[in-house]
Amino acid sequence: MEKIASFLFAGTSFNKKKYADEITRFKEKKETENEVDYLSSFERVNPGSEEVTASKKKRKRKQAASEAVEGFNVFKSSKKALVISEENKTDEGEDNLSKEKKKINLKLEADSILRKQYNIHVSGNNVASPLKSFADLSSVYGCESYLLHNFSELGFKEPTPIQRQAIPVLLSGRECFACAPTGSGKTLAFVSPMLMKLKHASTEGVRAVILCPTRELAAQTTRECKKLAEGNKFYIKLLTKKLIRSTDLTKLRCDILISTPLRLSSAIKKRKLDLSRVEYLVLDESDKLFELGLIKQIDSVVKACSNPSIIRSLFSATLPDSVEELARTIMHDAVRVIIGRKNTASESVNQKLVFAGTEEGKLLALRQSFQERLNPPVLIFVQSKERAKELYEELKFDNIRVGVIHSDLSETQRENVVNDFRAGKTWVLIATDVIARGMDFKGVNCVINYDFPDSAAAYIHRIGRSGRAGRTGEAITFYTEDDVPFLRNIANVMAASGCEVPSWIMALRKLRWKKHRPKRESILTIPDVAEE
Ligand SMILES: Nc1ncnc2c1ncn2[C@@H]1O[C@H](COP(=O)(O)OP(=O)(O)OP(=O)(O)O)[C@@H](O)[C@H]1O
Repeated sequence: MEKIASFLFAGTSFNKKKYADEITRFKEKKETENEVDYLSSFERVNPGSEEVTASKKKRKRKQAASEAVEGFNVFKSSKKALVISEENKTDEGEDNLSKEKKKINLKLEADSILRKQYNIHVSGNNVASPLKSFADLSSVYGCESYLLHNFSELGFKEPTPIQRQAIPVLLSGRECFACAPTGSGKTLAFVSPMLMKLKHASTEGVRAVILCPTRELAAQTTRECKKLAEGNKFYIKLLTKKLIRSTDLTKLRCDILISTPLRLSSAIKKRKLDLSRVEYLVLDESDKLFELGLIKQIDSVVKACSNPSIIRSLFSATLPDSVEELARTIMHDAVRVIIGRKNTASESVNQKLVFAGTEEGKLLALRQSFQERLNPPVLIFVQSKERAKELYEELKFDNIRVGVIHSDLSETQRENVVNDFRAGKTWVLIATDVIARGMDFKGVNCVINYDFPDSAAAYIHRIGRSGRAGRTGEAITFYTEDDVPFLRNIANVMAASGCEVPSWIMALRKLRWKKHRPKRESILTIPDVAEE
């Protein structure tokens, strides 16, 4: 597949032969000085061939990250830039080179200013310029009018920060790790470049794959993809049980395939689905996909996508270092894009901690808050399907339009529950973490963590169902004595996103957090149901 040359150098005509000596000199410096690398697009190194230890890689990345965070001062103070200009002064014949360098430096400064403005941090060599507006997509990348028309129809006037940077990175043919807050438009950030690069429908088999950790998210992503592709006749398919049963997958006509890892890996194994032509692979909610339970399936999908020029990208609101390390082993020269700070909650959610004492106390507090003020739609998270069923039994007698979703429901039942909540038929949805990630319910006013989340990442994703796309939201987290040892971890997330946290909580000891799912007393107070 064709790789587009770095946007930084688009329109310049640098004579590589003529300046071979300079290139060699700068290359030598790069190896010794660890500075920002303007020239590496001339000599793309294949990182796969480097024998670098994990810790060295980490150090390198940290250095790169801090360079990016320093913004354009990095370029201003760069010794290399000084060396370049000193040498050019002494050699008149290299005037043109000097002009090119100045042009490049100006471009880099402009990029840095834009990145600072939108809190975009990047690391990697020759990262494409961020978008100033959606119009850049047509002026710089030749985007077809249907896509811009669809943005405008959907009411998207300006790209969000992750879209400003991740779209040009992917369009420039680079692999990408992207971490941006919940509700900040990551879906469009990976779907649009895919549509632009695929250009038109084809009969060549599956050309792009998007993996999502749950069926609900896969269905939602399929819908979003279709909305964005409106006007271009792409074959966009959700891999469902029905599709698997009713179709000969060896002849599947499909440009973009969206699936959960389990379904896709079994379709590869049992139904001989051919993914060898896949040009784009997106792992959405990538940290979830790299968890123990799913890693085998991810591995089989990655292996099946055997096209050597495939572009892979990882998107999530939380991206632990361990996942990055693991993912780096399969990615080539990836660019890292972080919006704001890694692993932080959305700043548009007002977060509160409420001490509920006991399980009974939680139910009382919930009922009281609904009596005082119920501002639907409200999402309530509990730690298990059993507890979801119990809370549902309690609330359904309270004259509240309530729904429940958990993994014991059939695919159709789950679909109906989600649709009812989207349509406003139910006001309150009780859920397990099955819908904690990625689900985009419009205008959820409040998320209640009835049961304390089992990790900081789970907290960030759960509360991120509110406060999306520039709206504000609220999150209330109940805690009991059992949860106190883990309070500090959540408090840190709250403080990092600008919420007030009582000082006694911040003074608690920070625990290394393994999955926190204490055995809790039953929620049920209704005797008949409790005895069933
Ligand atoms: N440029 C834009 N301007 C306004 N709204 C946008 C824009 N891009 C996307 N949106 C809207 O923002 C909402 C959130 O987008 P999306 O679901 O992609 O978020 P996300 O970053 O993937 O969140 P999560 O981490 O929870 O999965 C959606 O309703 C989407 O339609």
